[in-house]
Amino acid sequence: MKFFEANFDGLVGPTHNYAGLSFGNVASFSNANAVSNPKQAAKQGLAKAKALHDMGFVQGMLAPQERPDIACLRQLGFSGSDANVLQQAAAQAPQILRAVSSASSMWTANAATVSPSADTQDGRVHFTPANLIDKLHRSIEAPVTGRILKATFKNEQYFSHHDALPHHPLLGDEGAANHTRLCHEYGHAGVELFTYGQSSNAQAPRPLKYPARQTLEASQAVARLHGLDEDGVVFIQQNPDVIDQGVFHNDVISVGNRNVLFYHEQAFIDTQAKFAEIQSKFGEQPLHFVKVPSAEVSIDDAVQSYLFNTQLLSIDATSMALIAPTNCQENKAVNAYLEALVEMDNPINKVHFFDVKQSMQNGGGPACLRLRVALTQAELNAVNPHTIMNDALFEKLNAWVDKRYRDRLSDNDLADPQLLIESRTALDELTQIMQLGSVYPFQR
Ligand SMILES: N=C(N)NCCC[C@H](NC(=O)CCC(=O)O)C(=O)O
Repeated sequence: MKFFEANFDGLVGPTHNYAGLSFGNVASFSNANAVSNPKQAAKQGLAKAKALHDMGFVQGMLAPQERPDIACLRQLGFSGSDANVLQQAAAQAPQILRAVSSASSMWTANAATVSPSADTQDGRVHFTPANLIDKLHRSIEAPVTGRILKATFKNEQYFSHHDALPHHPLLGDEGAANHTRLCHEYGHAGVELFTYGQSSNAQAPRPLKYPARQTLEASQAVARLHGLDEDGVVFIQQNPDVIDQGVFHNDVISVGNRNVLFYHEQAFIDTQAKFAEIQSKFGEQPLHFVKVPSAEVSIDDAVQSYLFNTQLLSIDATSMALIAPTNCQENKAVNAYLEALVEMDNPINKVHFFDVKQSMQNGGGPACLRLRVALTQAELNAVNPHTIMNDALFEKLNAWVDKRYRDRLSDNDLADPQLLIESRTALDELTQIMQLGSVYPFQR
């Protein structure tokens, strides 16, 4: 049986903008009110996805959400025509209008947690959409994310879809951004590593300045829902000090693939004991813990460059490549570290750089833009084929972006009823291109 890891990238939506919505995410705050370029953002994302397809990886795309979310504004008491709803929201609650206009669903590492069939009790691939309750603009994603995932992985024999966890601070869940899977082969049972920022244990340390978005209780619930074996799961706490320095998700400070965990030495607490647990659950075969020391890359450099928000991809059985943002090349310490890394004695021996700056300015690097789904050949055959990247889909999506997206968006544009019409027109076409059915509220 053939198996591999597929990456499903989030297509950047037509309202991509910089609204400073994510307290604790340094880039989001520092670029608040900058003028965005949705067309360029979508094309940067598509170029990365196409390049990975061209390198021989299985690459899929996940559709964006309907924004501005008029249904949400109506739920909050704004009424009348859609244009009136937008106008009232802009006048009375501009911060809410910004939240319901965010294209944040592009960061599909936060769409869901995924457990491959080799790890689950019923032998199906399990998906739990993240509730993303820490931020208003993200907390409204889950229902449509669930529909898009069901339209993409549409086969009950192979795929099991759960609801997002209840919306309560004890159950804050940010999806795959805090989840890494280590394994010998993608198709063999692995160790799923769940990283959390806080728990209900009042004695445990927690960040003082910025929110810890993921809780232990949420991670445990997802592991239960997915039917994971205790021997295949490790829960590890993020170092609260690094959360307070801008590491709002664990994928800003570590990334794992197969038998490699690439991490910053300050990423976790209780590191030695937890790594021993990982090693014992992983088994005899070699596991590479590739530690980046603070002396070589500071937390600040890691957060600025997104060194760890890289995709670590297997080229063959023994070598891996890092897919990194160009920001890593521009950071002196990080660039020097990467030059040394590929010469070290570990499987990482190549780095490819991509310009995803439109997304980076909101704190989303290459790894944020993708949801990993390890699949067998039979499972891949059951995925909606119109979501899988190939030359034809790339051409279609690029042409669609060229035709439908603006190349400039600022705060004042969010209340423009024309933007809503343009977005809906674009998404209606997209559901036909990707054959998703009526996933959006305006289509139902
Ligand atoms: N690390 C991962 N996996 N994802 C990155 C998500 C970035 C996103 N930024 C934003 O939502 C900013 C939106 C704005 O400010 O306009 C967030 O903070 O949730």
